Amino acid sequence: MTPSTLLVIDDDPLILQCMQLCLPEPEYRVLTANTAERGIEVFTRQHPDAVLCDIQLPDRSGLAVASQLRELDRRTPVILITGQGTAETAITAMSNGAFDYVTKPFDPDEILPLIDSALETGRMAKRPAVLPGESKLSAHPSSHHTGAVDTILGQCPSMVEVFRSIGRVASRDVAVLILGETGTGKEVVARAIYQHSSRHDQIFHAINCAAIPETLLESELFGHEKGAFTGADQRRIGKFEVCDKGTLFLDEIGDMSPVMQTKLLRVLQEKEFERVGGSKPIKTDVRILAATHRNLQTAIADGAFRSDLYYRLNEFTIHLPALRDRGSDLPQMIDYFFESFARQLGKDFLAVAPETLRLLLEHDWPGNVRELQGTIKQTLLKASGAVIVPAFLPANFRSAERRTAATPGAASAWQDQLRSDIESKLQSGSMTISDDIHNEVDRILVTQALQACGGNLSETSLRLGISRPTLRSRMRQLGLGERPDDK
Ligand SMILES: Nc1ncnc2c1ncn2[C@@H]1O[C@H](COP(=O)(O)OP(=O)(O)OP(=O)(O)O)[C@@H](O)[C@H]1O
Repeated sequence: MTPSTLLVIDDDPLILQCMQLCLPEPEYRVLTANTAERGIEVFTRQHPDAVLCDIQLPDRSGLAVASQLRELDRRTPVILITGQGTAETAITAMSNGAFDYVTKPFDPDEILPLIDSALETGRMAKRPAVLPGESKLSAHPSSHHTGAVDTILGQCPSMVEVFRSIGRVASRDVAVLILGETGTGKEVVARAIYQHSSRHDQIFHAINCAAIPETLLESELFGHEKGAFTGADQRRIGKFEVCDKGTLFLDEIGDMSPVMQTKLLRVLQEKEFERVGGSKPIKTDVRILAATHRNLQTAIADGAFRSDLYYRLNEFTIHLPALRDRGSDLPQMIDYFFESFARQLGKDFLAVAPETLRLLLEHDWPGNVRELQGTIKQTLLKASGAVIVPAFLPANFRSAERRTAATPGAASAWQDQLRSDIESKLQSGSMTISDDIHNEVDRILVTQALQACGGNLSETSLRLGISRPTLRSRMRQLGLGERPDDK
């Protein structure tokens, strides 16, 4: 696994130490510098995924450092650390492209999600998404310096069409709508479009519209003025302002509320917007890439998605096929992922036994390529020989009984219990039933998976098929504290 690399530029040894403790190896790598000059030197040499920089450094202001880093590489997110009196300056820095700021003294637990999000943004912007037949180096000369790349595999006719579409649309400055089931590669395709576009050296940010409550999403995208609502004690610069001249990837756009859809349509049409609570129109030049696993035609018919927004986004649409519909791509991907993950994990791998291959080929892959990758990693971690026999596969591949129990109609005690819980909540007049039920299920799911993985977050997120930042934020929402030995 390639670690996420954070450069911390601060002359306070406590902050440097704290970050090293909070972001442990092997998942993270923390580079430190106690002066501006040293920070810039480390940045140029090591190309971190993101930077955390104090606004007051001994030899130069952090703002000057942020702007020099921007000149060197606009794609690397920079978070500024400010004192109480300097927040205003940091806010101005955000309108010049800084990723965000935090005010000292801060609680490490509060800034870790922000750091994770900056690292993820840097990774998405810089880690090459390579198309078949493309030379990794010539296509991405200045991309990432860790050598890590995501090769997008596929030879079946529908994937060849996807690659053609990427080639056709990348250099045209139009919005692109990427459709496909969960795990089919929408994010990696969005990255390929950005990296092959004329905006490849400008900012790339991604927002998951389904993961953020509506009011926060509005601020996140459009920003807000001080005093716009209770708790808005500082002005906030939104992504449409930060990403000026860059690219914004709006993931899960099908989950956006009607109010937000209206606001988004206006930015797309008029290329301007106002901050929440503000009246001054702000011009912006952002290329939108949007994705969803939902069927937008159905959502339009149900009145849940605006048809005018759909037609505006639909200037160019890319449909990613489900993995089960990719024919001979599946056996090739199985081979490719076994070989490449075995190398990464340092495991012996010679061949997949025919019976194992049959079970893998017969599987329906509802989680698509992400599920395939997770399955192969789990299998390799369990494997004790170089030939992959069915016994190494995850339990759901081996247990026919389990599949029978899961078939619709085979009612079990827990389903009856769930129905009666829902019934009593409906009768109680509760208005938060969906959240309550999902939270109950997630609490059991996350706790049990954490226990099974000895509290290791990376392994837990892999087993659950969700990203580590998503797991961390879900744990926080559920009030499941992280342990000091989180890895
Ligand atoms: N054609 C492909 N070849 C190789 N790897 C792929 C391919 N498509 C997707 N992947 C990999 O599968 C994983 C999931 O892809 P990605 O996150 O892009 O899916 P997604 O459609 O955005 O998922 P979601 O709907 O859950 O957000 C990533 O690790 C990605 O690199």
